[in-house]
Amino acid sequence: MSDTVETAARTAPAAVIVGIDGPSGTGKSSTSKAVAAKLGLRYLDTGAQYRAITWWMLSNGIDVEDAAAVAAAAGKPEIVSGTDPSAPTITVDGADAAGPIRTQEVTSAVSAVSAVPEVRTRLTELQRSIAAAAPQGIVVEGRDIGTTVLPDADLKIFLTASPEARAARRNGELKGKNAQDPADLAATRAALVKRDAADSGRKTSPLAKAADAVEVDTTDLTLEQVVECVVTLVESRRSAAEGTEKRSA
Ligand SMILES: Nc1ncnc2c1ncn2[C@@H]1O[C@H](COP(=O)(O)OP(=O)(O)O)[C@@H](O)[C@H]1O
Ligand SMILES: Nc1ccn([C@H]2C[C@H](O)[C@@H](COP(=O)(O)OP(=O)(O)O)O2)c(=O)n1
Repeated sequence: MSDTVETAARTAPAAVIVGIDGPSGTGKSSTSKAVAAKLGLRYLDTGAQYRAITWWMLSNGIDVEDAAAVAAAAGKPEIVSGTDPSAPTITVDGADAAGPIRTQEVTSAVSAVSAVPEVRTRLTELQRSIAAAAPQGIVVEGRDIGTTVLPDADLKIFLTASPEARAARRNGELKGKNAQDPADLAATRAALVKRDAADSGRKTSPLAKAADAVEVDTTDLTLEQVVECVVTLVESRRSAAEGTEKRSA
């Protein structure tokens, strides 16, 4: 090895893999994007991929409650995720899917589609290959990243927040001015709790906290505080790893 290569190997930070899991509205997407941007990492929204495959099923007349039909079609759509945290993208068979995957129709169907093992196997493989191809590292967010997709991640975070806080956040996003209407909030809260139960109760890689994940309750934290907390954890893992390398050199 030349001197230049040896120096580069010593000074470049090693690729860091961060997994961020948790229920809907806990701040996974906002936190993951901001942490990735601050640390120069790539960013992957695995929920967007489950939404994309769900959108394809609905667009192609597949009955999403028919697990055998969903399984048979699971390999058909080509899903491509762009991992720049400042402009993440998602396409299905070459078409931009960023808008259509956020409709109520897709949100209502996504838990059924994502419970099908063939769908999970396919997307888990895709997610692992995207993470392996990120030279500086990546922040991957979802429901089963720490438990199933990337069990060897350098840092695992499990975000939580009260259902009331999550419903208020979601309403703020979807409905603008009427965000705090009590009836609306109650309906949003009920929909969130129902989706959590479906995602936590499925047999194949349910929503769950990995045993070695750091749990962060975001109910009373600002987004900036959550981002700061995760960045600090990544940096301390990095310096601990560098210290171990130096001691063993
Ligand atoms: N700590 C926080 N405090 C207040 N609002 C937040 C916080 N974290 C995220 N949000 C807002 O809540 C909404 C949902 O956040 P998002 O990151 O999409 O959550 P998730 O990916 O877990 O569903 C967004 O509008 C986001 O700006
Ligand atoms: N790793 C993942 C990510 C998402 N899913 C499923 C379960 C979720 O209800 C849907 C949608 O995920 P998404 O992260 O977009 O959901 P929210 O932004 O929290 O509303 O996808 C999953 O099963 N496994």
